[in-house]
Amino acid sequence: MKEVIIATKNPGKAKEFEKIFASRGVAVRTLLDFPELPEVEETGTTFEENAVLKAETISKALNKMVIGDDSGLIVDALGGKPGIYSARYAGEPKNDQKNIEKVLSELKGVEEESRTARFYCALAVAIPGQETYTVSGTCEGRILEEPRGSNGFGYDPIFYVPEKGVSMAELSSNEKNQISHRANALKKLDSELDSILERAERS
Ligand SMILES: O=c1[nH]c(=O)c2ncn([C@@H]3O[C@H](COP(=O)(O)OP(=O)(O)OP(=O)(O)O)[C@@H](O)[C@H]3O)c2[nH]1
Ligand SMILES: [Mg+2]
Repeated sequence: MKEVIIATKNPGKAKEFEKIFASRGVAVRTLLDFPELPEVEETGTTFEENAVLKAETISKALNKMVIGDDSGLIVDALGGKPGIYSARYAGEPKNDQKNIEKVLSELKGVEEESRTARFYCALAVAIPGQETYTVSGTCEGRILEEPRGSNGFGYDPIFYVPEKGVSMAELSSNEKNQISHRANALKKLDSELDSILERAERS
């Protein structure tokens, strides 16, 4: 079976990549399978820079093709925050529940039409000896007043998806994987996926 390595330690992302790639007959391994690998410092100032740091650091360590994912929530009324700081918005160690509470408290009193937000996902593909390239995807929505639903991870319970009429955490994983920022970014790799996988096998 063909295989891709995703430079993530986030179990929520890992599950989504596993499902999406499984439908293409591709197995996924993540950093959860390689505990000995170095920590990647997310020192970039954009999602793209951080995705490249993750992909290239792990690609160099393994001498294999690696995909990095840097993603997060952009809330318009908060000037784009939490943005690249989404994972640890309420401080270390990362805690989804506290992050949600922080966003909700910062949006207290903000009316529905001003609660617009989007998820953003940058993916970087690093192949040994080749130039790394990136793609990105978004998913538009609105921040709810209270959490709804228990699927997904991160901010999904407070992210309302207007086209579906429910929160991201009320969607099944299959439904989320058709409309999410991550899925939309991956769709841009689709036309190249076969050639990427062939190069990965050779690398
Ligand atoms: O509700 C959500 N649904 C999503 O689909 C989603 N995608 C990203 N996020 C948020 O953004 C952070 C990423 O930060 P991030 O890219 O640095 O990843 P991470 O630190 O969790 O793991 P790693 O991939 O770096 O190992 C995550 O922790 C989440 O808070 C999401 N929230
Ligand atoms: Mg991270």
